[in-house]
Amino acid sequence: MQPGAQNATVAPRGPLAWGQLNFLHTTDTHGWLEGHLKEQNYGADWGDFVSFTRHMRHKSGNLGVDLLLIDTGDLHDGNGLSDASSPNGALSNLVFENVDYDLLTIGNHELYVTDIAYETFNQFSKVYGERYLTSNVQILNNQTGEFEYIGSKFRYFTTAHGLRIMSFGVLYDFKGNSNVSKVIKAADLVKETWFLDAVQYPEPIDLFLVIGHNPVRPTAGGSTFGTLYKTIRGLRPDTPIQAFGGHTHIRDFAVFDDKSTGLESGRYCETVGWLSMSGINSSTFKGNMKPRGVPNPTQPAVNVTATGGNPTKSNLLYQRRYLDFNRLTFAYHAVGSQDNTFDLHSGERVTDLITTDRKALNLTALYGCAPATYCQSCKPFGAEGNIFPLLATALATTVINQSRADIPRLIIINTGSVRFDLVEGPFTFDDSFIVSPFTDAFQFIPDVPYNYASQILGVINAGPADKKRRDLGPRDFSFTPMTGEVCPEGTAEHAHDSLKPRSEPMTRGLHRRQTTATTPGYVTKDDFGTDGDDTIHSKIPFYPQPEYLQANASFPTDGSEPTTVDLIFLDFIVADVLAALKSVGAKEAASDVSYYLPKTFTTNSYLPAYAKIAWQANVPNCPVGAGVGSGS
Ligand SMILES: Nc1ccn([C@@H]2O[C@H](COP(=O)(O)O)[C@@H](O)[C@H]2O)c(=O)n1
Ligand SMILES: [Zn+2]
Ligand SMILES: [Zn+2]
Repeated sequence: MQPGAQNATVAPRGPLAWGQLNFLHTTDTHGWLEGHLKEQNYGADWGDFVSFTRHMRHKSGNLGVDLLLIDTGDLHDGNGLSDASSPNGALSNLVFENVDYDLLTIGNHELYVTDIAYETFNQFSKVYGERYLTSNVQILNNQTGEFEYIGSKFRYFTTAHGLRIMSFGVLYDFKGNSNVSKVIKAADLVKETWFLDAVQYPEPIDLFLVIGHNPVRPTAGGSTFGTLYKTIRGLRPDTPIQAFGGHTHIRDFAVFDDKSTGLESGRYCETVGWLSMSGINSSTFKGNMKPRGVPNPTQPAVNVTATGGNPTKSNLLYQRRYLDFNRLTFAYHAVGSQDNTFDLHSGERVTDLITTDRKALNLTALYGCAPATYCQSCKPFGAEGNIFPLLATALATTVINQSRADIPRLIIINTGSVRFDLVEGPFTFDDSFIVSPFTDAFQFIPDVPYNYASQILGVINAGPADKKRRDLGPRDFSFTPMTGEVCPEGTAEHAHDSLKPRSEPMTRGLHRRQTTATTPGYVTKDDFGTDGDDTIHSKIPFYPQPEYLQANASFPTDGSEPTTVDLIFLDFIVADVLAALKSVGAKEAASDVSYYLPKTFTTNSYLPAYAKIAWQANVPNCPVGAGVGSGS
């Protein structure tokens, strides 16, 4: 745990059930390896996770069962530890690599920027060798001029206790990658000869493991697990298929059929997914089907939340749990690993490395003192305490081209560029990445007739869901709830509405005042019901937010409408804005677009610039929250 971070006070609901085969799963860590310095529920750092995984490995050995560690990508963009280095991930990947994963796969955030794609290919993928799976992602080899797979296309392996596994790693049909990589669509992948040969491998297969930076629920927009599942099941009607997904930043567990399920394990080092299973038929398995002295999995793969459920014929039994990322949780479940103390030297070394990196990156450098907490979705859009009015003010205050300062302007950003709540108190270099990590720059079209420009926000916000995000097909779920008191009835219960998150993360700011046994946090409903959250939490509110936000500045002070405006928008959303202009009949087109500010002023710049203007005076009286500023 990093200096100043706090440990959780509420213990898990009970011991984990261990089966014949067990998994620990992380996804969408987005650089949060320092842990959540301002949140008790997620106060562990990556060093604590290293100790935890090693204890769990020992424990699995003692129990005579297999344990596999899996990560499903998106390693950067979201935290100073990953994003303050160049290229981002250069330091945090060295921290991440201390976990001895058995299988990993690539996320979209490894592919937006060419330098990062090559860093992933040349450095990160080599650390894990054949365990890094990229069944549908290739990169241009500059030497040969040919595209080659970044990692392995598939991996056939035998576990320590003799299970024979065929594994694939499949990214959703991502379209926003830079031009040095190629993402092969799932519909094409499943027709490739090598894939079909791997599914029909001549050696025995006891289980298929399909991991992917890919929403795990096949019916979720953007997921390609359905395509993969149908193909494998069509060729192998009786073999268990186990999926691990990510990208949508939620806790979820989906039942595909009586021997196929999928787990998704949240985001940002808030969640470690646990899955255990027993009943896999294997002539070579030499371990324990039901390890003694611990609970064993009891749930058949039946969707208990669907009307009527579904029948099961298989002998497979499962347990899924979503573990909160804190030391109390880790130490609780590590008991029985033979080591008396939780902290292992290997873990402590990683904790020290994070502390050193944070100092070197100057992550506690202070821009100002935020007067309040502003959340992404705990309040209705535009309400007091909602982050977007603050961001509109910050944009209007800082996005100014001095030569055009007096010209009325509309500034549009995608709300997906905002990744986390902004917490009352010190606003640091680290927080600038936590809230708005990307480096998308501000483009504009000058002198757009106001009657056209004023329609753009409405058009892009109302646009068909499948046009809203340039890098995901039908739907992106990256909106995620964050703070609050009590969830209005039903917000977390609409778990089967594919446009809603299936679980809701812990509050920032409020939870430290909790003294009762239950703190606000994830309340998850999935296909196995409502007992998946390892720590029982109270619900927190969630309000959907629009996809785009608009600020305006230098408008006539008499309240009249301007005739024309500078229409300013992020380069990341230029295609959406141009399409909207066309749809309202404006003549402006791509050739009219240029940069409004230097490309170095980005979505990661406007909040620090605003904090320096608006929040520096508060610094002497700034309340120092737990852990804030103590990392250096
Ligand atoms: N340059 C970028 C890149 C991404 N975004 C936003 O992030 C979303 C994807 O993030 P995931 O963790 O869900 O993969 C993407 O849909 C955009 O909203 C961005 O704003 N700028
Ligand atoms: Zn992600
Ligand atoms: Zn993603």
